[in-house]
Amino acid sequence: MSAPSIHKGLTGIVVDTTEVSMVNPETNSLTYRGYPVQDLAEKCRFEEVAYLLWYGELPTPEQLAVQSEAERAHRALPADLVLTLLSLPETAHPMDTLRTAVSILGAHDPHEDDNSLEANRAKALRLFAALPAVVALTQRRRHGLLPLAPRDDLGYAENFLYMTFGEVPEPVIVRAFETSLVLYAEHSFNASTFTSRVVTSTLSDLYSAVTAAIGALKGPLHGGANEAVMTTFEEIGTAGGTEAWLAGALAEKRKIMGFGHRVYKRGDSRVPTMRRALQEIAELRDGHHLLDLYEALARAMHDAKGLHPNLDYPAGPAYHLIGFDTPVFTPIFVAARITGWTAHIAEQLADNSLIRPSSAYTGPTERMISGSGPR
Ligand SMILES: CC(=O)SCCNC(=O)CCNC(=O)[C@H](O)C(C)(C)COP(=O)(O)OP(=O)(O)OC[C@H]1O[C@@H](n2cnc3c(N)ncnc32)[C@H](O)[C@@H]1OP(=O)(O)O
Ligand SMILES: O=C([O-])CC(=O)C(=O)O
Repeated sequence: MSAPSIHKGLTGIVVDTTEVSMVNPETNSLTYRGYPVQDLAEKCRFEEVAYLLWYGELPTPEQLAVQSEAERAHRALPADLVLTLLSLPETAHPMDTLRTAVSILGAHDPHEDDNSLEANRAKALRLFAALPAVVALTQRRRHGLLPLAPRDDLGYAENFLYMTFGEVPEPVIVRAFETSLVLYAEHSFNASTFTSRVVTSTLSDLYSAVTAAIGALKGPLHGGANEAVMTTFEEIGTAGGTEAWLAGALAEKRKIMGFGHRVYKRGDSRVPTMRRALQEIAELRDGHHLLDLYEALARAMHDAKGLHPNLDYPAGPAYHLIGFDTPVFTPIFVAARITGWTAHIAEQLADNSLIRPSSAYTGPTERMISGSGPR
């Protein structure tokens, strides 16, 4: 019998089709349902992009109004959920708090196991509406502040920032934050989305799939990298220390977070747009030292390894300058990616096949237990 070929990490393996988004590393392009992500970031509110991912078309003003009304109605967290989240240890990572919140929301949903498209769209909208309140709660708790009630006179991004900081920041900041949400919303069969599809393929429920996806996103090789980028900048200190720091880190064979990508080998299609958003935030928030560090490390990485930044690289410092604590960065990614995950969950259910790959066994050959009778 010839040895099977092993596809470690499933690199390059096409496991299914998708209509949700297309990542093209040849042209460095990313489209959601056919629309270039840069155009969506420039021209659309995040709520419109969510609708596009779920329904396949941009909403009419009437469709957007109906969705916005429902989203605003579901922004507040149930009081018992707030109490449970506040009872978690203060040392809990905000991603753990978020994962727990989704799990509890599922346990409270009497329609949890209804996998119809209609029921799952309703659940997706409720999670989309509620996650900013969870992220805001975790940030405020870290500063000894109580959660704030949402405001239904504000758009999604404005309300997200209001609930976190107690005021709506300058329009430039709101727009830059919204840009990050649009860019983070969807990216084909990345590890967390694939995780959500694996869970869904067993005909489990949407909350279980999202909870598992949050676990996958937390890792530093995936969404957790946006937090790790800030840790790196803090370690380096100033742009002048970059080359010495990088030489040491590479000598220790460390992975430099925020660089490299499984699909893009010539640069991440989303980085130029997020880099511009970071620049706008930095100009308003006195962040030139971070921009200098950003450029110094990007240059040094290119020279040393030929690697380009991925989206987490500009997103990390952007969130820092907006005022979020580092452990809250990946939860923001979750709040954005809930749109893509739930679009993929619906697509998986529409044409399901249990995802169960094969493995090549390399353990001991078959053997006998020594002696006779029970051991
Ligand atoms: C939104 C997102 O999730 S984007 C990804 C966020 N993750 C990160 O930023 C973490 C840092 N990056 C990485 O670890 C990787 O680039 C990954 C996991 C993203 C992609 O990995 P893969 O496609 O498996 O590439 P792989 O790990 O095989 O790398 C190829 C080579 O480049 C090196 N390399 C890749 N990324 C990095 C990095 N960030 N720092 C240092 N070396 C790197 C690898 O060590 C490997 O070198 P080798 O051939 O000498 O062993
Ligand atoms: O596609 C990937 O592997 C990771 C990524 O950039 C994302 O999920 O946004």
